[in-house]
Amino acid sequence: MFRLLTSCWSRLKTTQETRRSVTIIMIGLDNSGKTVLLEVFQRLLPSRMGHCLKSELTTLLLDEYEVSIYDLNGDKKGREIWPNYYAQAHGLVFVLDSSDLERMQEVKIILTRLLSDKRVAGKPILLMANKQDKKNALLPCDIVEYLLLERLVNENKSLCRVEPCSAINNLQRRNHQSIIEGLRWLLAAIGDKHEELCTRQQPLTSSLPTSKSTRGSGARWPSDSFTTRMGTSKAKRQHLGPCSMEARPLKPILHKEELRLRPKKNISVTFALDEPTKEGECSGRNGARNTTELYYKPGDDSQPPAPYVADNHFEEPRAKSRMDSWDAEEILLESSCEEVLKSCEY
Ligand SMILES: Nc1nc2c(ncn2[C@@H]2O[C@H](COP(=O)(O)OP(=O)(O)OP(=O)(O)O)[C@@H](O)[C@H]2O)c(=O)[nH]1
Ligand SMILES: [Mg+2]
Repeated sequence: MFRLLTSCWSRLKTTQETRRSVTIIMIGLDNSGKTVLLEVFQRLLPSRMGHCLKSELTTLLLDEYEVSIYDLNGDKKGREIWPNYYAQAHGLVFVLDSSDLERMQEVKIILTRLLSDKRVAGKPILLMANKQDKKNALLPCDIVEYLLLERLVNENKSLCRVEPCSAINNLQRRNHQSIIEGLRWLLAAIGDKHEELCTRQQPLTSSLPTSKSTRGSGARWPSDSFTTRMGTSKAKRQHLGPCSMEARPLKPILHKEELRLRPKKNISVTFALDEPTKEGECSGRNGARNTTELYYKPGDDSQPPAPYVADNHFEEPRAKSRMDSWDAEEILLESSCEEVLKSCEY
């Protein structure tokens, strides 16, 4: 018995010692649901207790990662201090209210500015398409199209995944698994280039309120030793695709087989480095999945409209908004990222 306990304790200790420390910033417009989403993560995952005075900082444990998450306010004043955190972050969670069509243009401007910031470019980003429980919520593939995400992530060489979710539903039902998948993807993407991301990492700028805790400061990362010791599993690499940031295009991949019939389903869209495809195959990231993953073609009118499907993750039946009907937004869809930035007053 004593031996068993000792062995459990030493295994626990080893796990704790080999955990990779990762910093993530959670941003997005005000009212998008960041704080509720973080609450879901907190309920689901064990947290690292610490004497931390920074109310916006939470440290959670997931797989082999110790994840420090900054929940930053999304109002105008809050947005002014986002850049102070960019250099410290290994990756980003950008939360958007998928049902707030009026603010989608604001999201586009902010996201364009964000991804082109040199402290952010190249870092993995998880877009949580929140509030999918609402009737008029846009599907991930429509969000990809509207935000010109394919071009944006290619220009800035950031791996990206759009994950549909409803933080409120998850909070109430304690049905969290799908919501954690996105976070897992982000951590795997960060883990794959942890060393490079740690090299770019810098402590928070001094203009921010200070904390007695060292948690969240740039000095605490024992990055190199972890990187060389741990590496990323083969399965994760296959999931993410080869992650060196060469000038190869990132392609959005829709998961799940039945998409061929229902391409506009409420599921995640992942951008990964595209691999050359063999004739007759869809674009995918590893050989085994090439035949089942679909290459999502924005603006492909031959695809059937999005029907409501009974096995949808979310509760209410709804007629989904289609980008085709947004005639007034045509100009925005056509405009390049530079043009979007020029019109940006943020
Ligand atoms: N219907 C619905 N409402 C949600 C969901 N997630 C959050 N909300 C609601 O949206 C509102 C804003 O949520 P918050 O989490 O405070 O938003 P926030 O992004 O943290 O906002 P700031 O801190 O001001 O930047 C609250 O009234 C939430 O209850 C969701 O998935 N569905
Ligand atoms: Mg908040």
